Formats: sequence, structure tokens, C-alpha cells
Amino acid sequence: MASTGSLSFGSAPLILSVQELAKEPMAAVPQPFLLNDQELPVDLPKSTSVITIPTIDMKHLTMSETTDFELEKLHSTCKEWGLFQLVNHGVDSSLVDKLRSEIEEFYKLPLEERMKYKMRPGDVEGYGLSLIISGDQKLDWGDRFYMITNPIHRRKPHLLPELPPSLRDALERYLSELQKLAMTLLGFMAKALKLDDGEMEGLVDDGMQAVRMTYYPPCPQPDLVMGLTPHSDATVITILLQVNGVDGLQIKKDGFWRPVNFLPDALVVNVGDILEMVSNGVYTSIEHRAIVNSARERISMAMFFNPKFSAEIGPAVSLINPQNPPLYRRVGMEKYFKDFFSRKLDGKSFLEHMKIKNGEGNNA
Ligand SMILES: O=C(O)CCC(=O)C(=O)O
Ligand SMILES: [Fe+2]
Repeated sequence: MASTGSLSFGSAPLILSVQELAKEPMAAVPQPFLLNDQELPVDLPKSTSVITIPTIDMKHLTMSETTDFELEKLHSTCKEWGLFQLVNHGVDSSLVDKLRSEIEEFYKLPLEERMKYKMRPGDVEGYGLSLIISGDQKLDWGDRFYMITNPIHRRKPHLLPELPPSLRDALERYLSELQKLAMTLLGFMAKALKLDDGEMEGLVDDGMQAVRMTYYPPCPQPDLVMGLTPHSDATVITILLQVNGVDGLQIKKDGFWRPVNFLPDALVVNVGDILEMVSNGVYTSIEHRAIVNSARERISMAMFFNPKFSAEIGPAVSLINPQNPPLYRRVGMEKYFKDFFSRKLDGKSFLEHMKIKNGEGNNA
């Protein structure tokens, strides 16, 4: 195993890890990462104006005196933004600190150690840089580590169970805390959307849960690359932890890319495509991307909450009536998930593909 991030493979270098690549002296970013002009992460003048991302306070949601006000705020935020900073979320701060340092330690392990978890051919889970699905897709400037964590029987034996024990323990505890938090939040969203009792729970209870850690090394030419290609998440909700306090997440709001400056102890929650579909378009999934910088590495950890693999996803039955016909097709979760991963990340194009077109039957 080479100690650097690249191995020669015929005449083309096979890049194993951007983290390792970025350690090598480099005057210019290698070609596979260089974006075309129209994809460059340049900020249009208007996009640099600071905007305040809405904050939702979990304490206010749960206290009887403030619950109505905060629920209305949650509802309007999910409609207009599809993303918010969640404060007073109740996740034990010593656990979060422990997890942060365990993740940072993971990225200090030698490449050989990290490569034990490498993405295997044909698999979307595991560690490595972004897969090229189509020839024209550029490589993102970051290493990802994606794995399904629930249901337990879908866990790959060489991934979570084989993590360094202290990281695995912290992650397991965090996963179960976040599962509870996500279910509570989704309960409030279901109430705000006026879904029938139990409808949301039936969809997401013991659902598919997955995690993606991403390591974005510093980049000598950050304006020529993308850390993570623009996309919306194929989830019900995603809860994002910014592991080492370095910003880089941006959202597309009203047509412009805007930075998300994380509040120190907040978790960022975003509405995913499945929730947009379940809410029949009342809530919007937010298009987002990650940019990189030349000074510091950035680490993030996204947790994805989804329906069970056996569920059928589509607009909530209790929302649909002749005045409010379904806007999205229904599809089995397993198929939806497979189809999502067989396409390249491309903004909200996958959700577009799920929309019922004019003249199409509801069950098309
Ligand atoms: O790194 C980030 O801030 C964003 C991560 C993300 O969007 C994802 O993993 O889906
Ligand atoms: Fe995302």
C-alpha cells in the first residue's frame, strides 16, 4: 500500500484519498477535480450578503407555554427554507464532544487503517472519495464514509462493527440519541402538517438510518473545486453535526448560494426529498453543497433518517383529497434508494423525476 493518496494505475492515477493527496506538495489541483466554468463555486455579489438561518428551539417546542408559537415557526421554516439550526436539542454535550474528538482521531489514523473500510466495487457504503458515476462528473474535494446503521441486519460487518472501539461506542450512543431526537422532531412536523395520528410514525419508526462523515482537506485552489456537489438529500430529514467548527456548508436560497454559519452547539436539520414528497410539496427539501478553503480541513457528520425499506413512500394519504391531488409518485423505499444511488448527484433532479407530470395518472 502506498503511503500517499495516489497509486499509478496504467497511465491514469487512481486516487484513493483526497486527504492523502492534499498532503503532497501541489502547485495546482489535479484535473479530475477541476470544475467547468459554469460549476465554479463563485459567489455572485448578492449571495455574499449575510442571511440569518432560522433557529428552532427544542425547549420552546416542548414547553406548553411556547409550543404553539414554536410549532408555527417550525412549519413556516420547513416550508420556506427546508433547513434550520436546532438549539437546546438535548443531546448530551459531553457525548457530542467525545464524538467530535473520536472522529478527528479517526482521520489521524494511517491510510492503511482507514482503507480497511474502503468502498468495495459496486457498493455505495464505505470510505473513499466520491465515486464517478458518469464520465462528466468531477471529483469532489473530500473523502466520504457512508454506512447504513439501521436496521441492524443491514449493517455491513466490515464497517461500523469494525470501527475503533472508542469511536464505535461514541457513535452508537450518538445514533440512539439522534434517533429519539429525529422521532420527536418528526412528530412535531407531522402535527404541524396535520397528518393523521400515527401516519408519520408508521413511516419512520425503526426506519432506515445512515450516516456520512466527510473529510474536506484544505485545498490550494479552493475556488476551482467543490467539496460536495450540489444536491438535496434523499431522506425524510438529515441532522448535520459540524465536527470541527469549520464552516463550508452553503444552501441555495431564492436562487443564490448562501453560507450557513453554524451556531456553536447547534445541529443543522434539513428537510429531505422524502419529506417534501410526504408533505405533498408543502415542505421543501433544500439544495445544498459544501465548499472548501485553503487554510483548514473541515469535517462534517450527516445523519440520515428514512422510512423502513419495506415502506411505500409518497404523499401522506391523509393529506390527499380531490382539492389536493398527489404531486409525487408512490414508490417502494428500497427501489427509491437504489435509484437514487444509481444517478449522479445533481441538485434536485431526482425529486423532479418523482413528480407526477401533467396528464399522468396518480399511480404512474
Ligand atoms: O458537509 C456538509 O456540511 C454537508 C454534508 C451533506 O450535505 C451530506 O453529507 O449530505
Ligand atoms: Fe446533504
